[in-house]
Amino acid sequence: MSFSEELRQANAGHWEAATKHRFVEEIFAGTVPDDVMRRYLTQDYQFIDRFVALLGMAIATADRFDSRVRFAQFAAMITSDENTYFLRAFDALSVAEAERHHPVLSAPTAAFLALMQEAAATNDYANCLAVLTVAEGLYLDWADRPDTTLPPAFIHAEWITLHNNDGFRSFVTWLRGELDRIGAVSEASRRESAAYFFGRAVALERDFFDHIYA
Ligand SMILES: Cc1ncc(C[n+]2csc(CCO)c2C)c(N)n1
Repeated sequence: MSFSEELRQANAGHWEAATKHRFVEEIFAGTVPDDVMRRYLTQDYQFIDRFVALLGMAIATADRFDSRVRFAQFAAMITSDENTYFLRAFDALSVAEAERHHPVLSAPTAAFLALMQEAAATNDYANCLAVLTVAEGLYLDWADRPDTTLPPAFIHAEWITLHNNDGFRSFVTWLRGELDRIGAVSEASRRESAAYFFGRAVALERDFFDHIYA
């Protein structure tokens, strides 16, 4: 079994609780209450800074140029002005300026930011890859439901299509392969460390979905 698949299966309980979460069912049905959507998006918007920093560490610690380029292209894509989803969603949900930029961080958000920082601070590509593979791969897994029709409101529909389009799918496929490749050339202790970061990230993804309903 590949390393990425081994890690996913080792965390199957939290992984499936997240990918089949009430939020996921409701977003496909277009029935996520506005309050829940507001909490979700304001907290999620706080991820981008640490996430890009983690991508930067992946660029710096990768063992080859092709991998750096792949991450650099992804970083350019997510930091460009093209994706205005959050801003349009905040407008549609009447989220005030302060709440867009300086919300009180919830415990799962703070824990996720800390985990990204901790993975980056190890200076180890395998740990960076593990957290990135969860943050991207788990999102592809919940969003990828080929035979489903999209809900009518853009705040729901676009959050799905951001995470199941062909570009995103091919990036996740590459990420998983990259984690497999690094796993295969790493010693057991390095694989264990990556597995630890992977497991914490999966548990936090589940907590994040849970807490927006609490
Ligand atoms: C809690 C949480 N986990 C993962 C993602 C997915 N994700 C995080 S950064 C990024 C790249 C830019 O879209 C993607 C897809 C999310 N949004 N929220």
